[in-house]
Amino acid sequence: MKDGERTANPVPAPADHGRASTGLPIVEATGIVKRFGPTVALNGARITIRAGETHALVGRNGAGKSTLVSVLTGLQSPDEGKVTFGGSPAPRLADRDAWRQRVACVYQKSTIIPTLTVAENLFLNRHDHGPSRLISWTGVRRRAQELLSTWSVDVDPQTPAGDLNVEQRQFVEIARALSFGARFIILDEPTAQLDGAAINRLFDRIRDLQRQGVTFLFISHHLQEVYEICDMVTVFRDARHIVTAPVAGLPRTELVAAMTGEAAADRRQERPSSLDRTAPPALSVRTLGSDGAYGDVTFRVGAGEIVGLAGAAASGRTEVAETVVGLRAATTGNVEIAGRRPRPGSVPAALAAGAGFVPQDRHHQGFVPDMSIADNATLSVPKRLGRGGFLNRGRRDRLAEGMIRNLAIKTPGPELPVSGLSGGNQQKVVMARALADDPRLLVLINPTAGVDVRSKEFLLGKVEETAESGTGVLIASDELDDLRMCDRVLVMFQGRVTNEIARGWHDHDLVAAMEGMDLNA
Ligand SMILES: Nc1ncnc2c1ncn2[C@@H]1O[C@H](COP(=O)(O)OP(=O)(O)OP(=O)(O)O)[C@@H](O)[C@H]1O
Repeated sequence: MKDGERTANPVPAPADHGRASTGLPIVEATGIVKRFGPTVALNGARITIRAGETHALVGRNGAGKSTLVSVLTGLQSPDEGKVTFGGSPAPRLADRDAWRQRVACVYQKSTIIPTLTVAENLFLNRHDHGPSRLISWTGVRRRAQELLSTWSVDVDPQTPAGDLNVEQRQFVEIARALSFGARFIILDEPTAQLDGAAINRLFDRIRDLQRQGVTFLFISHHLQEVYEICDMVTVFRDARHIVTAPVAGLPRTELVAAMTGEAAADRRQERPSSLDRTAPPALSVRTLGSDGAYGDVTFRVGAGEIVGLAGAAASGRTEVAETVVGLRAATTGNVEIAGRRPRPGSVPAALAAGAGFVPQDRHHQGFVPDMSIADNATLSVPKRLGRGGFLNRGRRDRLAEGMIRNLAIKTPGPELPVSGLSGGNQQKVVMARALADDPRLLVLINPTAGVDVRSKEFLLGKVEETAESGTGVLIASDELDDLRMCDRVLVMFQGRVTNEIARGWHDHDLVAAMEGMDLNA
C-alpha cells in the first residue's frame, strides 16, 4: 500500500429502520446548469431524493439524465447550482473517498475488473496488511465473505469477476458501494441486460435493501418498471426538471406526456396484417440447430408479415436471429432468404440474398462510432455509391440525407460522427443502414433497447411501414412493446420453439410462455 492510502473499511451494518421514506432529503441538487460547448445538457435542473425512497428519473434520450448522474456522483462539477447530501455541501471533486461514502452508481457497463476475483474487486486498494506490510489474502477473502453475506449476495468471493453474470455483477457492485458506507445508490438502466426472472430477483433485492434503509435513484426507459418498483418519479425534458410526483398518483399517459411534451399516442394491436400470401416467403428456416444454443427450429416469415421471436435471455432467440443474418452458422438445417440459400455464417451473403438487420449490440455490431452518419448509414450499400469500388461522395451524401430525412435523425448534418448522437438517434442510423438496400427480409434484434419512448414509437412505426411495402420482418426480442405489432409471435424456451401466439395476446400469456409455463395446462 502507498503511504497515506486507507486501510479497509469495516463493513457497516445495515441500518435497522423501516422501509418508508424518513422524509429528509438524502441528496438534493438545485439550479444545476451544465454545458458542453454549445450544448446545454442541464438547464437549471433540480432533484430532491428523500431517505428510504426509490426514486425514478425518466426522460427521453438526451434529456440530461446521465449528466445529472455524473454531477450527483462527483464525476463532473456543474457550471452552476449546488448539490447537498443530508443537508451538507457535496465534497470537493478530488475527495473520491468522501463521494464514495455518500453515493455510488451501478452502470450498465461494469466497473469491476474481470481478471480479478470478487474479493479482490471488493477490497481493491484497501487490502488488509499484516505486520510485515504484506497483503493478507486470507483477510481480504474473509472480509469479502462477510460483506457478501451481510447483504445476502450469494457469490463465492474467490470467483474470477469475469465469470459473473450481469445479475451477480450488479449485486457485487451494490455490495461494494454499501461497503464504502454509501446508503444512496444510483442504478442506471439496471434491467437492460436482464431477463424476466433476473429482473424479478433484482427487484426483490431492491425491496430488501429499501427495508434496510438504502435509497435508490432508478433510471430506466421501461415505464412499467417505474410503476413496479418506484415510489417517486422525476421527469426531465430538454435539460430541465418537468415534474416530481408520487408514482401512484401519476397516470401513465401523464408520465409519457411529461416526457414528450405532448399527449401520448396509444400503440394498439389492431394494425391490419400486410402479409402477402401470393408472394414467395421472405424467410424459410428449416430444422435449424446449433449445439448448445437451439435445435429443431422451423418457421417461415411471409412477404409483408411481421413475426416475433420471443423468449428469455438464454432461450436461443437471439442466436436464431443471428444465424439468419449470417452472424453465426448453424450446425444443422438451413436458411432461405427470399428463395436463396446464402452461405451459412456469412453476413455479406445474407445481405446479398436480401436481408437487412439491426443487431443486438449497436455499439459493437451496429455502427462504427467515429465514422460519420453518412458512412455508417451507407456501409452496407457500396454498390449503390459508385462504380468499380470508388465511392462517390456526392451520391453517398444524397443517399444519407434521404435516410436522415426518412428516419427523422436529429443531427446538424451527415458528416457528424455517430458517437455524437443520442441513443435513440444512433439506433435510427442502424435502422437506416438496415433499410438502405430495400431488403426483402428485415431482422431486428432488441431494436428498442435503451431507446426512449418517442424514438421507440418512431422506429416501430418504420418497421410497420417497411412490412406494408412487402418486406418480411423478424423481430427477436423480449420487450412486449416490440412484439405487439407482430402478426404472430413464436416463443422460444431453452432452445426450442414452444408456442406460437396470434396477435391480440395478453401480456401475462406471453410472459408466461417466455418463462416456460405451459399455457394449456
Ligand atoms: N461529454 C459530453 N460532451 C458533449 N455533449 C454531451 C456530453 N455528455 C452529454 N452531452 C449532451 O448533453 C445532452 C444530455 O445528454 P445525457 O447523456 O445527459 O442525456 P440522457 O438523458 O442520459 O440520454 P440517454 O437516455 O440517451 O442516456 C445530450 O444532448 C448529449 O449529447
